[in-house]
Amino acid sequence: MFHLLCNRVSTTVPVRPLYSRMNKTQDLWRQPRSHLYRTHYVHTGTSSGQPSNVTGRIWGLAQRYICQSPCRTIKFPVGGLKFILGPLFVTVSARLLGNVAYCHADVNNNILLQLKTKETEPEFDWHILWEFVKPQFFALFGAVLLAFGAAILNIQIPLMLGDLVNVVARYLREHSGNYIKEMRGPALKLLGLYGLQGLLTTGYIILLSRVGERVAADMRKTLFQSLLRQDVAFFDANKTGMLVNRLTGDIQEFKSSFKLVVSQGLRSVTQTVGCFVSLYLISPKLTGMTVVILPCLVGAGALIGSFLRKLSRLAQEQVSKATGVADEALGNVRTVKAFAMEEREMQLYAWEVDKSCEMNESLGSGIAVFQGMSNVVLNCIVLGTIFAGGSLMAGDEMSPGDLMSFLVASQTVQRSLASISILFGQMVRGLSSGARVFEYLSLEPIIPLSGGGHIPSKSLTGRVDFKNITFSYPTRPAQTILKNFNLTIPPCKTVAIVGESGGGKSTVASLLERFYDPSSGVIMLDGLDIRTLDPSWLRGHVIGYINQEPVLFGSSVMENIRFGKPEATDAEVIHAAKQANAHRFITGFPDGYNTLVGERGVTMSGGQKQRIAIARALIKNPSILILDEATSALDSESERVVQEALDRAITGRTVLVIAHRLSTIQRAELICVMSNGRIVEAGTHIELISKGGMYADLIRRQRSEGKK
Ligand SMILES: Nc1ncnc2c1ncn2[C@@H]1O[C@H](COP(=O)(O)OP(=O)(O)OP(=O)(O)O)[C@@H](O)[C@H]1O
Repeated sequence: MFHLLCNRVSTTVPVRPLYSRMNKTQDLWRQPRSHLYRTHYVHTGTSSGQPSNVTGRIWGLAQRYICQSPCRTIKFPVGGLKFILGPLFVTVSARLLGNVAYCHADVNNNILLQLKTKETEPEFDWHILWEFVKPQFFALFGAVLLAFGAAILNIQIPLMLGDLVNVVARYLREHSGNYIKEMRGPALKLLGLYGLQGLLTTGYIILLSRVGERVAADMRKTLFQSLLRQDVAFFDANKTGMLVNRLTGDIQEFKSSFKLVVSQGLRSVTQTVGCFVSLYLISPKLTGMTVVILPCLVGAGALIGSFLRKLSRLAQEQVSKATGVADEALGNVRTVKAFAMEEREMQLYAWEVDKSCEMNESLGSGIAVFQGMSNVVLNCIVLGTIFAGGSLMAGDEMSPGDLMSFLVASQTVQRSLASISILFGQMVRGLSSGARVFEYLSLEPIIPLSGGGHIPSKSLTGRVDFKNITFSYPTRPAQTILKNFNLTIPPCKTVAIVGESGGGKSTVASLLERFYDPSSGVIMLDGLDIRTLDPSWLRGHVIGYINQEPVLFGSSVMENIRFGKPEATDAEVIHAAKQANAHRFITGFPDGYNTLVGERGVTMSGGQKQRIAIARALIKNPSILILDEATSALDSESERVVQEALDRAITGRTVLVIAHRLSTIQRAELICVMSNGRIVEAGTHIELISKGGMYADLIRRQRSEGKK
């Protein structure tokens, strides 16, 4: 019954897979259940033009609560019983399931419920780990065998030490025979054992570190690929710092845990079991005593250990907070200096560092007390063993060699048990780091990077049609940015969009680039729905995009221009630079095209950066050019040179100009004025001026601002 309802709901509540399961060919990324949590979001129906079906919504919501995926906002239109009962039902069910619903009203007094689901930790998927480990299987298997061998030899050592002590004890007792001769055999055997154990240990550590490094390197590469494949909406919702931390910190943590757990875990478990057997064989009575005391000690150690680990995690978090402050201040050093905020940033950093220092000091003291106490306790156990063992020796139930073997073996057991409790904590940390990494490996973008879509065989004329576009950003589904937006850009014509700030002009450009897909409506390119075209081809070959603040990569001018077409020859780069009015200033640098532009292009002026960006866009010879406020950040001289380059660049192309400075678009074939996500006026400059509407008003305002 519920299943049927859910099916019905899926037709009334538009649910779009945000990060859906990867297809069969990539079945290595079998998704853990936790991904269901982030799998869907709901568009607010009425605002995206969908029919409002409150019953459907409530059931959809219940369904989503049951699989715990986050719904953002749900709207209950004003009036009727549903208006009262709907929010009540949702709020109560949200509470019962441990989630939260915030209730508020919009301008029309509709009730809007914002829902937040419980934060859930991603689950660890062993299948994904196996896919990374598989290529290293033989190395890992070899490492496991060697570690196992080393652990077994370690069990032998206490027994052989006992044999040696027995020889000494007998010699001291009887004073007969040849001491050297009698000692030589067991001593050489023990030496051989030490040597072999050393070899096995070296072997497994080398193999394991190779496996760990290769697995981590593969994970880094795959995660980076997966992140770069994501669409822009993903980056709107996730902070770059956090993503970089998954690439670095989480993978590092996972690698260390992996190596430690495989090597020491195996060794500790084998040694604990083996040594316990040896202890029992040497003296069941003494073993009985140990069995009673050891678990209590290990339990206490584990408790204190978990407290210390918590302290250590807090200290680590504090260190990353301090690093975050430094990172932000150094990354935005010009803004810090411009506002003379160096002192404040220094104090902020010092405060965070002092806090981390205090935490690390407490941690250090905790570890010191723990280690001091464990030493005392362990020595007391040795004392107790000698005390009890001595009485057994007096009763001829044990030889001195047996006591020696017992002491060494029980120390090995203590060490192994202690390391198992530490390893357990490490394993938990490693698994949660791994799960955080795997979470992003399994994501599939809504808009794929390439593939699937087709590449037209004939060249495009460049006609663009926006038909009935309604759009909300995925991170803010409740706010509709474009409402039934319609616009046609004929081939090789220039269309400009102007209007109030925040009116949705840049959003139109982002949709044409297919950074996002509209909630409803369609964008056509030469009569083809752009969703059917290959996005990579669309962005790489058809559309050139130049915006207000172009970002350059920290390499040479030549490489930056070639970024638009990696296979371009030097001659093509120079030709593009000439078209962009950039050749003169580039050749004026001592290193010419090999001049390094600095991080994000800091060593270039605004106008120079803009012209390099124009050359970068022109080198791919796009049929469509988007100029998003391309000259608004420049002074009038730079603007003149850049505008000259742009005038040359737009000839023979379809151009969409988004402009603040209205002086730059007066020659456009069509000027559209946008307000509140809609085109409210359209025409040529002359037509719009004579109409005396919003455009004429904007022109008047800009002129009077210019005079001031
Ligand atoms: N990535 C985003 N996620 C969520 N909302 C966004 C995003 N980008 C823009 N917006 C919102 O969309 C609305 C339209 O923004 P847009 O950048 O298209 O306006 P604009 O007309 O180009 O403004 P301006 O002239 O100031 O550049 C704004 O309210 C803005 O806050």
